[in-house]
Amino acid sequence: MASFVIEGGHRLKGDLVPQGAKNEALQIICATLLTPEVVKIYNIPDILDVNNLIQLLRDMGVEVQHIGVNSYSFKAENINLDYLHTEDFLRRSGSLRGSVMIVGPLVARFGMAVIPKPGGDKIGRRRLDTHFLGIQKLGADFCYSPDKQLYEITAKELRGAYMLLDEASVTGTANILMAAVMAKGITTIYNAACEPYLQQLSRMLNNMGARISGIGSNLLTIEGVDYLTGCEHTVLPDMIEVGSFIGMAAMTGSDINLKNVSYNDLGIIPDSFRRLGIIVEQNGDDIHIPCHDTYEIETFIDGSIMTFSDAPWPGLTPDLLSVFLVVATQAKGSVLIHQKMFESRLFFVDKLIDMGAQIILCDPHRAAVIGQGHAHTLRASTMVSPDIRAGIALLIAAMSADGTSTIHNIDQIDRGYQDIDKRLNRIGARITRI
Ligand SMILES: CC(=O)N[C@H]1[C@@H](OP(=O)(O)OP(=O)(O)OC[C@H]2O[C@@H](n3ccc(=O)[nH]c3=O)[C@H](O)[C@@H]2O)O[C@H](CO)[C@@H](O)[C@@H]1O
Ligand SMILES: C=C(OP(=O)(O)O)C(=O)O
Repeated sequence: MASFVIEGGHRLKGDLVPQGAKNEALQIICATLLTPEVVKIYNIPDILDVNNLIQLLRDMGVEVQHIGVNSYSFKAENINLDYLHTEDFLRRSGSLRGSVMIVGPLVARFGMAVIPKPGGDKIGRRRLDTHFLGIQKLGADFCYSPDKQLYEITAKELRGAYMLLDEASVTGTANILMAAVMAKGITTIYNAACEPYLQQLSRMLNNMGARISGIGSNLLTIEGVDYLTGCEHTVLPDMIEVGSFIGMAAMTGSDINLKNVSYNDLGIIPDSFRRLGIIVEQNGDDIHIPCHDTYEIETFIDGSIMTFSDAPWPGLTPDLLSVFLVVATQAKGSVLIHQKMFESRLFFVDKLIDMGAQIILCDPHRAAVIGQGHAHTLRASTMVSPDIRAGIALLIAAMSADGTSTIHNIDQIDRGYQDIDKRLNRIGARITRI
C-alpha cells in the first residue's frame, strides 16, 4: 500500500484546475448502459473509483475507447449478462460505491440485474433501502441469494409510479431515475436528491431522449420512453475538490487560483468557507484564495458559537465536513462540526489531536474545534488515511505542520483525487509518493 511523505510548512502559489466530479462521473458512466448507441463523455477524472467502474463495464462487454485526455466513448451494444454472476464481478463491484448504480439501467434495458455489496468509504451504516423500495415500486422483484450474498432483480415490465423516497439518497435517486426513464407511463419521485450530480445526470438522460422535468428540485417527473439514443456529455468540475483546495490554501497560507470551477454549481460551499473567515474571491468562473496569515470563524448573529452541519443539497455536503474541521483547527475562534449523515466519519480527529489540534469529540457525530489562530502550528505525525475525505484533511494538516509527516493507505486519497501529489508539487508542495 503506497504512502505520502509530506514536508510541511511550504506555501503554494499558482493555478489549480479542478478535476471532473467523481460522484457525477460514476452516475454518468452507469447511464451509458441505457443505450446500444455511442455515448461520449468528457472531463472524466483519472481516479481509482472511476477507472474501476470503467473496467467493470468493459468486463460486461461495453466497448470503451479512450478518445482524448479525460475523454471516453462507451458503446453498450452487446452486454454479457452472465458476467454478473461471476466472482470477478462481485470482487470488482465491491471495490466502489458507484457500482450499485448499474442496477437501474440494467433493469430498465434488460429486465434483470444483480445488486452486489457495494464498496466505498467505511463511514458508518450505508443502507440501500431507498434503491430497493424505489425500484420495487416500478414493478421489479428482488430475490436474496444467501450463499452468494447478493440480490437478484428481475422485471417483466417496469411501470411508472408515484413514490415518496424515505430519504433523499444521492445514488438511490440516480438508480431509480435510470430505471424509470424507460418505464411505461409517468413516474413521480418526491424527496428526490438534487445535487448537481443528479441535475447533470437528468440533463444527460434528456439529451438521450428521456423526458424528465423538475430538474434541480426534489420533485422529479419522468415520462417513460421506449428507447434512448447516444449523446455527448461533459462532467462538471468536482465541487468537493474545489472545496478541498479552498481549505488547503487558507490553512497553508497559500495564494491559489482555482480555474473554471463552475461557480454557480458550488451552492453554499464558498459562503461556508467565508463564514470560517476565509477570503474567497470570485473572478468570473475562477476563485482566488489570497495568502492568509490568519482567519477568524464568525459566530452566529446572536453571538453564539457557529455550527457546521451537513444536509442534502442545497444544504452543505457531508463530503466537505472533514475539510472544514481541519481548517478550523488553525482559525481564530471555535466551531461545532456536526456530521449528521454518517456515524463513523469523525474518528480521524484523534490523529489531528496527536498533531496538537484542540478538538473535543463529543460523540461520533459531533466535534468541537477550538481554533488556535496559527499560534500553535500542528506537529508532524505518521498516520493512516481511514477514508477519502479524512485522507485529504490529513494531507492538508500535514502540509501545514512543522516537520515531515507520513500518511499510509493513500489509496483512500487516490480513490477521489487525481494525481494530487504531482498537481500540488507543481505549485510548491513537497509530497513524495513511496
Ligand atoms: C458515490 C456517491 O455519489 N457517493 C456520495 C453519495 O453516497 P450515497 O448515495 O451512498 O449516500 P446517500 O445519499 O444514500 O446517504 C448518505 C447518508 O446520509 C443519510 N441520509 C441521507 C439523506 C437524508 O435525507 N438523510 C440522511 O440521513 C443516509 O442514511 C446515509 O447514511 O451521497 C453521499 C451524501 O451526500 C456522499 O457522502 C457520497 O460521497
Ligand atoms: C463518501 C464518498 O465516496 P463513496 O460514496 O464513493 O464512498 C465521498 O466521495 O466522500
